[in-house]
Amino acid sequence: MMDKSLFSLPGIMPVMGMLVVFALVLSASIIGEAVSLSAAITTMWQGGSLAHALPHIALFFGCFALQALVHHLQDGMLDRFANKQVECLRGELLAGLFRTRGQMVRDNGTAAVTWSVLEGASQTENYLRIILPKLVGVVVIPFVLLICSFVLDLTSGIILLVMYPVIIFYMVMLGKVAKARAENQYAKYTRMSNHFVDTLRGMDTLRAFGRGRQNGEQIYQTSEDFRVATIDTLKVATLSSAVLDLIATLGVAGVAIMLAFHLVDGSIGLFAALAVLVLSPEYFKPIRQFGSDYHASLDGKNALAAIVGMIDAAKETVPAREHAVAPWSPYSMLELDEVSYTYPGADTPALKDVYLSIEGCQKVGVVGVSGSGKSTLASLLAGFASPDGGTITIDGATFDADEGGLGFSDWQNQVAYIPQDPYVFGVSLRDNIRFYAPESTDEQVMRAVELVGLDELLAQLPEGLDTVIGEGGRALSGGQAQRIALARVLLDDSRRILIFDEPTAHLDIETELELKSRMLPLMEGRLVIFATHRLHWLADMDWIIVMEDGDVAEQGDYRELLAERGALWRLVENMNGGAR
Ligand SMILES: Nc1ncnc2c1ncn2[C@@H]1O[C@H](COP(=O)(O)OP(=O)(O)OP(=O)(O)O)[C@@H](O)[C@H]1O
Repeated sequence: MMDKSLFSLPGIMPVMGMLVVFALVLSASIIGEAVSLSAAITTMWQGGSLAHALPHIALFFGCFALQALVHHLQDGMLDRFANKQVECLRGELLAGLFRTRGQMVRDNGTAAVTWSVLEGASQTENYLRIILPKLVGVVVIPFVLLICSFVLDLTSGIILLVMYPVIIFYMVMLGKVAKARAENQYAKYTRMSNHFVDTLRGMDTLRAFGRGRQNGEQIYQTSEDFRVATIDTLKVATLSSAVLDLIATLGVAGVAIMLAFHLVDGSIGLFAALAVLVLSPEYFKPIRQFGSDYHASLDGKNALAAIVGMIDAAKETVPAREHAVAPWSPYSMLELDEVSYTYPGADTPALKDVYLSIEGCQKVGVVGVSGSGKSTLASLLAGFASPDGGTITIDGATFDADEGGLGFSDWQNQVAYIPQDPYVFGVSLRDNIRFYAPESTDEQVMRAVELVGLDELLAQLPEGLDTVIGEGGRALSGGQAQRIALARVLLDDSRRILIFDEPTAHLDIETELELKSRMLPLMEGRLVIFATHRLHWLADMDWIIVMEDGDVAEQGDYRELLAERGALWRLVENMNGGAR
């Protein structure tokens, strides 16, 4: 029932301290209300005038106003605290997302991470706001009211004392069941949302292969599972509230009956009896509220646990250390020694014992059959993934698995990564091109547009550089997206390392050759890693790496390798001599 992750939140202890003070003031005002109301009624019952009862009535309204004031101050404090916590959690989650270079998404699913950042964080905010005052109130208020009841009437005090553990026992029992149901509901929700996002992504493929209907049935099934899990959770929540209400009502009824007996035999006065009677429901109120709010905010509790779990996992997987490497120059040296990498959950390594040594500014072509490890090598060199074993050395500085490989900003700020499908943001053409260099002027953007051959597209756009492209805007072809990626590289001259991962895989040969003539000049004076299936690029490369089954089968000059009739020659032969 008690959420331990709450106590790991920064700044929680002063807030809890203030909540204890608020709860004590609330307890005092509840007692004030009960005593003043009983005194007013007793005064008038004993024949006193309204004027005699007026001070008591005034005290009653004073206590009432004090409670409203305490609630107002408490809500303000909790709003600020919850808001700040959630902003921090969001920030840490996003920082972890970027630091883990997508590992968080691979481990938890796109939808789960997106949900946590947006909806989950809001639910957590709500949870903190609701549950913290209840957590304190459930301990402090009944305790103070119980002491007061004992002072007023011993028997009533004993009844109230005995009923409390009974309620707690049922709450813990039902809470355990509710927690299991809510966790199951959250797991079903995560599954449903991840499945839905995957379906949206693969919609074209599913339709092309006629699997749309079958997938629709799967979506129905996952939604149905979520519905059943939600109903299960609600059943327990309703049952729990009913049980709590029943026990609390029995407790108040027991007190009322005993008070009636004592009033009849004269062992208690009207004032004390009335005061205890007013206090009894107030005694059970915090635990009843805690019970109902606990169920209402269980989704927030799960969201907090999920967010904290993701943040902790990100901290564990990524060392915080940053490294300094000099900007890449003609004298720089990159070496990989026995580098290996296995994807999470995979049985066999995608890279094993890779050895490489690359010096200065040269064009390195990486070839191999599908699945040989080209993309994995490219993403390791871009710093998106960290090796599991071996060492990467840049100019004598070593970056091994414990240090997160090349995932540090000094390196990544030098790298431009151009994948098969460069991401086109749903913003203007200008901002898309200025991705690496947001300060660029319109003249610089226009020069890049001409150099990469985007002028034809620009002429068709109604609002020129201001036209929104990509998602939500004008859709682009694969070739146009590649040109935007190249224009980005052109604008940021400081990125001296270009990593291409099969950039022309989706293009027709005419577009590819046209782009090739624009890409080759860009590659001069830079370190270029060019992973490709298209062998006609190799003659333009200075160094060739041939990957086979996650390992470097051979490396060297293109023509020399062909003459040796080794791995490259076999690859070319298998591809019907396409490169020759
Ligand atoms: N996300 C992943 N999870 C698990 N295994 C993966 C993942 N991505 C790639 N692999 C596996 O790692 C190995 C190397 O894959 P990689 O994509 O690096 O090869 P590739 O040579 O680039 O292939 P292609 O030319 O088809 O893109 C393959 O066996 C592949 O199945």
